[in-house]
Amino acid sequence: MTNSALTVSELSLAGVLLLRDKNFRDVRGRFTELWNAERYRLPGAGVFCQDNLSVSAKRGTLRGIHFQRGAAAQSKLVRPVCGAVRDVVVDLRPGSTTYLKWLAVTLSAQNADALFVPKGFGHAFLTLEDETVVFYKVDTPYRPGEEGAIRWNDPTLQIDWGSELFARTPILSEKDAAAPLLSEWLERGF
Ligand SMILES: Cc1cn([C@H]2C[C@H](O)[C@@H](COP(=O)(O)OP(=O)(O)O[C@H]3O[C@H](C)C(=O)[C@H](O)[C@H]3O)O2)c(=O)[nH]c1=O
Repeated sequence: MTNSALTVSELSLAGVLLLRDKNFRDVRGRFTELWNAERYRLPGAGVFCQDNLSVSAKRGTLRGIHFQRGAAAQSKLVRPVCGAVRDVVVDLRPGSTTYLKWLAVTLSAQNADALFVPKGFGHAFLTLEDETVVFYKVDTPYRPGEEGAIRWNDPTLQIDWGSELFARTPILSEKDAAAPLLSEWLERGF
């Protein structure tokens, strides 16, 4: 599906969409629409009710793998507005044919990339440049008590974070560094 500039492609996990819009460039810089209710058709998205801004000073910063459970589950429209990320989603939907499968996709502000992540997925990203800024819309308000985290280097998932990480471990929050393994969640329930 295209709309003059917007292309939308479904990735290997059902419902996950990569959107590429247009950066209108001129001598001053660039202009991008971050979201457009008329042009953006996002199956599964509720009404976006919260905007988030995530600023990571250094490349190699990894946030996640986070999920929001039950009524707090969020679908997300994730967009780097500065820099670039390797974005990872993990299918945590029990009935899904791709349950516990993951995919990684590079999103860059220069390409005006965005990723639509439906409810029921774990989400994480690794920054590929210093001063990476990620803007994302969610369709359910934040409920801190209803959020869980899976360790970024979980041995079951074996996520390929790409060459950025060959050199070192990522910059993590204490919470993410100590996140449970997937096996612990499978044992006790999400
Ligand atoms: C997510 C969120 C956080 N906060 C507060 C809670 C903490 O005091 C502070 C940082 O939160 P956290 O360390 O959870 O931020 P990230 O590690 O970037 O978390 C996000 O990272 C991955 C990639 C995601 O997909 C989620 O949107 C989200 O979990 O912001 C809020 O006040 N509202 C919010 O919606």
